[in-house]
Amino acid sequence: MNNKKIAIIGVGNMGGAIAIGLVKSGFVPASDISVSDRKESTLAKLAELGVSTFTDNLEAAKKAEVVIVAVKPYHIEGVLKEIKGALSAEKILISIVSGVGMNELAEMAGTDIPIFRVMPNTAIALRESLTCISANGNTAPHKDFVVEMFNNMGKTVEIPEELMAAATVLSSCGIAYALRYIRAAMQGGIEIGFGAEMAQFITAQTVKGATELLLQSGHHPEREIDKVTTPMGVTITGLNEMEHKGFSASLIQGVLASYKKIAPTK
Ligand SMILES: NC(=O)C1=CN([C@@H]2O[C@H](COP(=O)(O)OP(=O)(O)OC[C@H]3O[C@@H](n4cnc5c(N)ncnc54)[C@H](OP(=O)(O)O)[C@@H]3O)[C@@H](O)[C@H]2O)C=CC1
Ligand SMILES: O=C(O)[C@@H]1CCC=N1
Repeated sequence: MNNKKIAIIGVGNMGGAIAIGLVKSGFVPASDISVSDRKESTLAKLAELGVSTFTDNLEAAKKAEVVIVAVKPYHIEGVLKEIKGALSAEKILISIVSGVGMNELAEMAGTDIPIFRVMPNTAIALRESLTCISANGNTAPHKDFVVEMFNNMGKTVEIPEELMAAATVLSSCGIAYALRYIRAAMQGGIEIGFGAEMAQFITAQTVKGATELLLQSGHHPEREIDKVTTPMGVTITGLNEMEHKGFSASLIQGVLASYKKIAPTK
């Protein structure tokens, strides 16, 4: 176990998921984790994990050597103003806030503060996140710690900050895109005979299997698709119909639209 104390400021969907994943991982004891939010009801649920809860962000940040900010982009400036007094060159600031760059964070938090931008997804609660990590110039002594922390909650990749917007789209938004595929496939499954619950189980486990086929072999998806498509068969008939209706094109355009939203100048 590590002996650094960790504070999470803002424990909604993502901050809460990180708190849950962190406790499950055992990377630090729950008693070394502080969470802060303005909603008592949110804090009450997380208190059951054994973490300390705060409505005062500064108090929570003072207790920790690692401060993770997980508020909406339009709240980050106010929060960093509040906790600035608790940050120092010896501590670590981690922002999961999408669309707020390293320079802006340094301007708000202080240029001597070691800052990491980290982009996880909500599967972090199950320790199955894909988390992208980029760091500013002051972080060298802390990088192994931060990478190890997020490796305990899934897989990590280190990326240059320029790719952070793309990482947000592919990994963080990606959870929602994948779930929409599952929902649509389920709806088809119900129309051809399954009850909703069974359709969901069959689809979700099938997607998990498809994912493992790629992760365990490193194969290109088409190589595995070729193994399923009998000439003149059922699969290719369905796949071609999906493509005629714009399946791949709509996904690619959706990814690009999300990217345009987060990186509008590109
Ligand atoms: N959701 C996702 O999948 C991902 C989100 N992100 C990023 O994570 C950040 C958080 O997103 P998400 O978790 O979805 O948002 P949520 O709104 O679910 O969570 C933010 C939490 O912070 C609270 N909060 C707001 N202001 C303060 C404050 N001043 N002090 C303390 N707590 C405060 C909010 O309370 P209240 O509800 O009252 O506003 C809420 O509980 C965003 O910047 C987003 O871009 C990154 C990757 C994935
Ligand atoms: O939708 C959003 O804007 C945020 C960024 C990544 C996931 N949720």
